[in-house]
Amino acid sequence: MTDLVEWLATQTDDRELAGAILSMAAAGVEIGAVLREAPIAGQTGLAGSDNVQGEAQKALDVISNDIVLNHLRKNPAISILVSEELDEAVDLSIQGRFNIATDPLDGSSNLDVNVTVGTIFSVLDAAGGLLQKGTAQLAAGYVAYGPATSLVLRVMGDTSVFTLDAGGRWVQTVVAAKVPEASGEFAINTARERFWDAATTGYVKESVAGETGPAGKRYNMRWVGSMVADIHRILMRGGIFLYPLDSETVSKGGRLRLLYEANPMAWLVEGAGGKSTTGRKGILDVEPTGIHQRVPVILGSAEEVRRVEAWYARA
Ligand SMILES: O=P(O)(O)OC[C@H]1O[C@](O)(COP(=O)(O)O)[C@@H](O)[C@@H]1O
Ligand SMILES: [Mg+2]
Ligand SMILES: [Mg+2]
Repeated sequence: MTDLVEWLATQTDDRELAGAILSMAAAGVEIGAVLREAPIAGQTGLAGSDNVQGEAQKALDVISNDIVLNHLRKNPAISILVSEELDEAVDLSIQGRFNIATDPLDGSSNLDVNVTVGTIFSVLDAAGGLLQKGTAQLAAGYVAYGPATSLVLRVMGDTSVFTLDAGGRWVQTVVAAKVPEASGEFAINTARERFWDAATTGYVKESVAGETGPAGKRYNMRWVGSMVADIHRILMRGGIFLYPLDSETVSKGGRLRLLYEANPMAWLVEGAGGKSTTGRKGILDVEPTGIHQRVPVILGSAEEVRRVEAWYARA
């Protein structure tokens, strides 16, 4: 079976780019090991919590960020790190050729209940600076810490899935992921309905109307509350994920972050034949203005994303 190192050699001749990805994969292995034993260590995942000895604990978000930082510090090819957990970008190596943007622990509100969380990352050419459109990404990926630990990766071509084996080796388990064109599942936080815009309300109403409604088919709703888990399900069996702009998030530009949540996920989903949009334009075409910029996120099965786009075109 193909492993990660062998696969990377088929995707790029640039050994330093492959090395940057391997550094993030190694950080994922270490974060996974910490998460696996976190309840034994008394790590509840809550910032400022105490362990069984009554000692103050660092939040797992901070620990995960430190692990990423340690791995990237060891790699001279990394110039700058942008992280959800760090207000400012961190300079790592002056000669570094790549910038990395990461959400070191996504879905951390799920930690206390042992539900899948993840690490998301995007790799950019350092020469282009920090604020580059998603189309400029050199590679992107995420690690999903679930029943199995999965690494989902795309350099320029297809999106592939690797599974961590008992010996710590990433084994390729999906060669070219394909998000089904059509689907009967949508993922949105419906508790926010009162804040939604007309397009979101229209799309969801049409979907829940079922076989006799305008969509002409029955839908199911799924919402893990951990983007990595929701996107992984969509990547493997289709569906659509929506965190649209709503009246409560409009002043911030949305909920999810462009550089280390929306862009890498859009890159991976599009590499698997899916689509992504803010509702008004492709996520990968959004010009970033700040490292922690937020953006509306709609992505998944192409047919469903097109239905949402049609609602935005009308609204
Ligand atoms: O609290 P809500 O509205 O369900 O939002 C859930 C979303 O927020 C996030 O948890 C944000 O990510 P972080 O956990 O990294 O802050 C996403 O993973 C998830 O899709
Ligand atoms: Mg996140
Ligand atoms: Mg996070």
